[in-house]
Amino acid sequence: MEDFEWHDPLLITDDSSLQQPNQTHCESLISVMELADDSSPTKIDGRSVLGFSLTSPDLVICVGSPDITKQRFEESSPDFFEGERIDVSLENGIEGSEIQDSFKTSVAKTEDLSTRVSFELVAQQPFVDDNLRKTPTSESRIDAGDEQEMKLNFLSLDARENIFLNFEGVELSEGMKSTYMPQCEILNDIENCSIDEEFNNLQREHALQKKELFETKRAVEELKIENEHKSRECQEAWKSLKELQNELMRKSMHVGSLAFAIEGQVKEKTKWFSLLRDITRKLKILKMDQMTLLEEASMFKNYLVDVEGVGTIVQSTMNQQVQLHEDIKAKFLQEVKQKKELYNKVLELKGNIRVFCRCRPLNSEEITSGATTAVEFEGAKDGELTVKSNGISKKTFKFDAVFSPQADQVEVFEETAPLAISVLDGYNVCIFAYGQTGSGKTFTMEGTNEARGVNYRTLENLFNIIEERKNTFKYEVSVSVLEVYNEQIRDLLVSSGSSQATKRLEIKQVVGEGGGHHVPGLVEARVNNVNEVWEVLRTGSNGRVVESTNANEHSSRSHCMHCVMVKGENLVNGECTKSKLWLVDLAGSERIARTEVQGERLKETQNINRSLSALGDVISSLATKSPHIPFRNSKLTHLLQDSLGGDSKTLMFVQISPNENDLTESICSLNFASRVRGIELGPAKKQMDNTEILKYKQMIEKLRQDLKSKDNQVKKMEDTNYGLEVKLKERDIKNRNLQDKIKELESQLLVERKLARQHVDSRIKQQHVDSEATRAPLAEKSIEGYSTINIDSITHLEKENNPNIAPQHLSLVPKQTGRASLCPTFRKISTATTAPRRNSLIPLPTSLTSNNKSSFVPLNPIQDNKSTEDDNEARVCDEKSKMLRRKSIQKRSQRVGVNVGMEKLRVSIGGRGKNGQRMLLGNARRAVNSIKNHREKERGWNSGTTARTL
Ligand SMILES: Nc1ncnc2c1ncn2[C@@H]1O[C@H](COP(=O)(O)OP(=O)(O)OP(=O)(O)O)[C@@H](O)[C@H]1O
Repeated sequence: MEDFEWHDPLLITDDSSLQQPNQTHCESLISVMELADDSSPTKIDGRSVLGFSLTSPDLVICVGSPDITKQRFEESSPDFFEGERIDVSLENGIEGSEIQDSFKTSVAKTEDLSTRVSFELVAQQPFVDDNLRKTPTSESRIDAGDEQEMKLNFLSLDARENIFLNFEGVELSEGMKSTYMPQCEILNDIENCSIDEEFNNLQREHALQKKELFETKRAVEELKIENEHKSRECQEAWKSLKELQNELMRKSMHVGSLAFAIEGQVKEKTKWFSLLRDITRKLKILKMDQMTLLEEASMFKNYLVDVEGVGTIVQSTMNQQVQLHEDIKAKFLQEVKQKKELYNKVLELKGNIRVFCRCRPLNSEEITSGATTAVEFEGAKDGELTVKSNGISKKTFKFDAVFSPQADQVEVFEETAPLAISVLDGYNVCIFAYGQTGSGKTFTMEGTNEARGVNYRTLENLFNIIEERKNTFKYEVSVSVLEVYNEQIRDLLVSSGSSQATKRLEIKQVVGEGGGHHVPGLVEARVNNVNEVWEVLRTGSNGRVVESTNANEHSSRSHCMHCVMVKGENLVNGECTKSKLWLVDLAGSERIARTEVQGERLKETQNINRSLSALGDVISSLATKSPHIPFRNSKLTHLLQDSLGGDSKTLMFVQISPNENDLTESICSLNFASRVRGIELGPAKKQMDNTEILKYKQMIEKLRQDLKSKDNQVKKMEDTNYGLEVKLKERDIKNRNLQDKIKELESQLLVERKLARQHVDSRIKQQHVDSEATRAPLAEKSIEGYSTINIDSITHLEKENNPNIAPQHLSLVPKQTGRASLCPTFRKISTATTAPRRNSLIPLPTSLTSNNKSSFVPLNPIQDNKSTEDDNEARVCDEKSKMLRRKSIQKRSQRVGVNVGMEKLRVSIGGRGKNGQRMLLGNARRAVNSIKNHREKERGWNSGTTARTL
């Protein structure tokens, strides 16, 4: 009975008999059931409210009565109604006592201070027999919570009396009377027998129980006092715990801010290191560039020296070669000159105007007619020809060459070629054929397809020689073909139907030094090979006027003239020449009386004879060295003026017929030829081109320009070399400045390292001192089951700041008490002991070794401009980095200020070594730990630091 106390008021009532309980009835019933017992610990107005059912042995709580209000229970026993909801109902269904109002009661939840109780009322002395005891009313069971159970096995006599006494005023039902009245009578009988004795016993027992109750109350009071004392102690401990937690939170915040500050400094250092790495990389690149430039400069210098040497060698070689070339050229020119002179002397010895006599063979008609030959060629090799008449030698003629009828075109040309070649040497040449009609002029000059004449062979020979001289001479050959018919010039290269064919062509004299003659508007066909020459010759031959005469079926009625213009350039000495070769097939001379021509033919013949007479007059004048040469008496002589003068070479083919019938014409021709041969034209004059001097001048000017350009190139190279040397000097100066800045930044970095280390150490020490000074005394008392003292952190702190302390010395360090944690989930975070220790907070790159620490050379960004600009930029960078540092610290401070809740609380003690272990509170431990690890990784700390942190 001492282990419990009355907490729950119980109201016991009947249910079956009170079908419609009124207010009076219920009040009476309640009053009956109220047990006025001072010893009872009932909390309802100091009285126990107990009752039992009149019809049911179950003890029930009466809540159906309107008089038993919720307020009453709540006021009398508030503890009873606190806690969980309890629905109480009458088990046997008393009408009106159904649950009309659910009482929400609360069970005291003072888990640490209150005690769940259960009680049992045990009868002092059973005074009823077993049958009575087995009555439904003798035993009631009340469930109040999981641990409360009460059995009433006994009702005291007073209670029963009171019950029955109070029932007197109640109008009982017949059922109740019949049920309870006999039992009461039996009980009265039993009581009457032993009531006195029992009463005395009960009184004694009651006294004893009172005494025990008093002692129990006193014990309870003492327990209450003790309980209150314990509660106060617990409250004080709780307050102390709260204070410690608050202090711990403040410290954690403080430490967190320090950690963030350190983190910012570390990040700043990391940025500085990255900047240093970049600058170092740039410096290396610049050094490499400098080395490359130096190598290039040295190579360029060597190259310049080599170039100068090679240039000198080349220049000397060139001079030698030029000198040699000049010598060879001079010798060559001298040789050529001598050759030409000799050649010309030969020609002069032969005569600048030469006469070849060619006699055609008798044609088939003459042979059939029995014509006899009047010409003897016994002295033909000596250039002698004898004319016979009636078998008697009549006269001998001597010419430069005599070609008998058996002589072919090749033999004729062999003698002609040397004179024709002179046109390529710059001499004007005139080759014409003179003779009576049908004597073979055209045959000699043009020839046939099978036996080509002098014209084609001469041009063919010219192109062969041009090809031979192509390395030393450059020639341009053009051909014009014209005829003089009835004293008119006709261009035979113009088609007869065109308007140009009817254009009247006149002979003009060129104004200038040469003063040659030419025909403006005459077609000059450019020929490059023999085929083109042949085509041109064929074209001209087809346009020629040809008529049939008595003497010749295809008699030429005009003077056919081929003018071959040659422009030559000596590629060795630049000498240019411009010369002409006239190839003239004269019209046949014939006696008018003999031919008996009339009309147009007569006019043609007269013009032909007139022009030939003019040619004879010119030749006579040339022979007699007349001061006036009548070149302009005919178109023929006017055109041939440049080639018949003393400056040119002339070859005359005098064509004769062997027929004795043509002897008179032959003798006339031979006489004319003999006069021509007697002409002494004197030395020929070379026809120089005026453009030669101009070309020389151009060559000189070109050489001067080349010399100037070379001088400019040499000057530019010298300027470039000078610029490179200046750049090299500037780069050397910049490198020296950069190295100085590197040294300055290194010293500055060392100072900052020391300051940061001192600052962090001082902050940690200060934190340690503060934590020692502000430790709550209550924490010294260990609370069993809830406290864990973290002393290792202090030891680790000492070890962190004194890495030289040996482990055995650490064991001697007295463990400092007072650092308590009330959170049962706290656990000590193990620290890595194998990680290397270091005294600096500066994050070191994993690949960095002690040997290459010098590679971390702080440098400002290198600029190509002046050093002052570099300094300004460095200052700007410093200002920017400071601003960023301040902003970073501010942001971190804001983050720390917000993150102070229990669920998000992170306690970070220290940021270094073993002192940097973290104690995490609440459910945020894992999340905060992962965030912290992530931040550690971001800081770039080395693996040792990370291991220690983990
Ligand atoms: N050396 C020769 N060998 C063979 N046949 C020749 C020779 N000379 C001329 N003949 C022939 O004589 C004929 C007349 O010759 P060609 O026409 O050349 O005379 P021509 O002097 O030009 O006459 P014309 O003055 O009337 O033009 C031609 O048929 C020609 O083939």
